[in-house]
Amino acid sequence: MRKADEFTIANKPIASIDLMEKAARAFVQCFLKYEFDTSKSVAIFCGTGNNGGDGLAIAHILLANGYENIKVYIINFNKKQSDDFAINLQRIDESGCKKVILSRASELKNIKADLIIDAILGSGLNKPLEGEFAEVVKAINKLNKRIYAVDVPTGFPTEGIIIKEYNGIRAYKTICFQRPKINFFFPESAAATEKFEVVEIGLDENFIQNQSADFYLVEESDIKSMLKPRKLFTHKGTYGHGLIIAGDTNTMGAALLSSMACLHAGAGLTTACIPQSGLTALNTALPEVMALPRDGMSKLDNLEKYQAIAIGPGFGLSAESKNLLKSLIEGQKPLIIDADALNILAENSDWIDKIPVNSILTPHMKEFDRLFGKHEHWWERIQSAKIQAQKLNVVIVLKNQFTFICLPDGKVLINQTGNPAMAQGGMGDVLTGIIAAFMAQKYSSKDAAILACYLHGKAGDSLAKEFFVATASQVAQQIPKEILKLNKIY
Ligand SMILES: NC(=O)C1=CN([C@@H]2O[C@H](COP(=O)(O)OP(=O)(O)OC[C@H]3O[C@@H](n4cnc5c(N)ncnc54)[C@H](O)[C@@H]3O)[C@@H](O)[C@H]2O)[C@@H](O)CC1
Ligand SMILES: Nc1ncnc2c1ncn2[C@@H]1O[C@H](COP(=O)(O)OP(=O)(O)O)[C@@H](O)[C@H]1O
Repeated sequence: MRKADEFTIANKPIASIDLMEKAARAFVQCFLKYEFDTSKSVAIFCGTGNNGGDGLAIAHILLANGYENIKVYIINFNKKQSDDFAINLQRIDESGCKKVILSRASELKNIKADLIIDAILGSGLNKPLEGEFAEVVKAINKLNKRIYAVDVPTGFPTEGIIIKEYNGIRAYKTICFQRPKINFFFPESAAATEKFEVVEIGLDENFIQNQSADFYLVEESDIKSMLKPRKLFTHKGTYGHGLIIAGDTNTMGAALLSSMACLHAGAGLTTACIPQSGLTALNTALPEVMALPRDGMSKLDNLEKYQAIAIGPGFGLSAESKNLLKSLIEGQKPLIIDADALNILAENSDWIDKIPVNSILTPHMKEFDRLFGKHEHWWERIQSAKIQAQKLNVVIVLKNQFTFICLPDGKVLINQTGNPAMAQGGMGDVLTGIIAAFMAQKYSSKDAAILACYLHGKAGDSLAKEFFVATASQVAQQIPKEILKLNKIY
């Protein structure tokens, strides 16, 4: 983003001070959506770099928008001022806005403000907070007021490890410029900001798009261009056959959920490979799905008739399950490997290198660590996932609030759909079934993973508008509606 700033300033008719003004306007526009009571008092804490420069510009724009009770606190510990900060400081002096210059954290006393804007340090952070900076931030957090952070909460690293002892600003909302920072997508960021919102500031989009990067956001436009319509004269054979190898005596529901999702995401045929004890449930709950009882089987025949094979949801860890997974891995047909199948792999780590290429692994954090070793930080976990996806030539779907789809070429795609209404058992089983459906419909492993994650989360988002909790079955049933919103039938 820093490069994009420089490129925009160098190649567009805009000076850096004007870009700062634009950024500040964008911040205020967003801020006013939530904080429209202009009688509230606002304390704006500004460092002396460009983040602080933004804070000063925000102060005068808020004044122009009717906020009268604004006080700017200049955190003058660095003594070094950026050029644009200096220009905005002069502007603030001319505007008559109240200003306090702090040379030490202990000078911060008797702050009376309803709202706080944090513009002390932004993306320029180059080391953890310590000394006076740490003290002042601690005092601001202690005020227990709603804090809006400009671009980045002070002390929060935009990329790299987020330390467990995070001592930066704890913002209510971060309004960040042009693109979210990668670290906002990790659960550890919850210590720094409850929410984040991205605002456009006019950086050169062509330049940003053409930059080679490791991380990419999945957008609705990507999904629209990937989805294929269902064509006239097609039939069940056109849309492939998905095999879901799942379920055990006490976890038959996982097999049903996965099969249900495969059905609803459009596979022409779905077969559930389950223990005999699940047949009545399957035939009653999902009459469209065929059954392949697997009791006593350590190997499956005629696999060529399936275009997608998913294994793992509620599968159990029995010797029979292990043998079946081993034979499938040796079969070298791409697999979708989830849940217990991942746990079996973790117990038999010498099989990992033999996973068929183009397979898709769908671990949540714990499953991932069981497979590839314990990780203290999400940043490190993502680096490992990147390496393993490349090494094994597979797609790794690392599931969370934001799911990371790690591709064999080293790229990581971030899925942004989904919400806490989906935090309920069975949700991953549904995701596996959706991936199987897209693989059955002859999408590549990469496209199947991207489409499935997006639509799974999108279904949850639509349901969350109506329900406090979205169940896994509801999500499965919502999938065809989500596809229809983005794609024509024929
Ligand atoms: N044209 C641009 O570059 C734009 C930049 N913008 C703003 O500029 C910010 C980045 O500004 P800067 O690069 O000036 O950096 P900051 O304002 O984030 O930081 C200023 C200085 O603080 C020092 N510092 C870093 N870590 C520290 C620590 N732990 N303790 C004490 N001092 C520390 C560094 O020497 C750094 O140069 C962005 O976050 C954004 O808010 C926006 O105005 C949009 C346009
Ligand atoms: N808070 C959330 N926000 C977005 N997605 C979520 C959230 N909680 C769960 N999910 C999604 O639900 C799925 C849960 O998968 P998993 O933990 O394997 O569930 P299970 O084993 O119960 O089926 C993942 O795809 C995850 O992204």
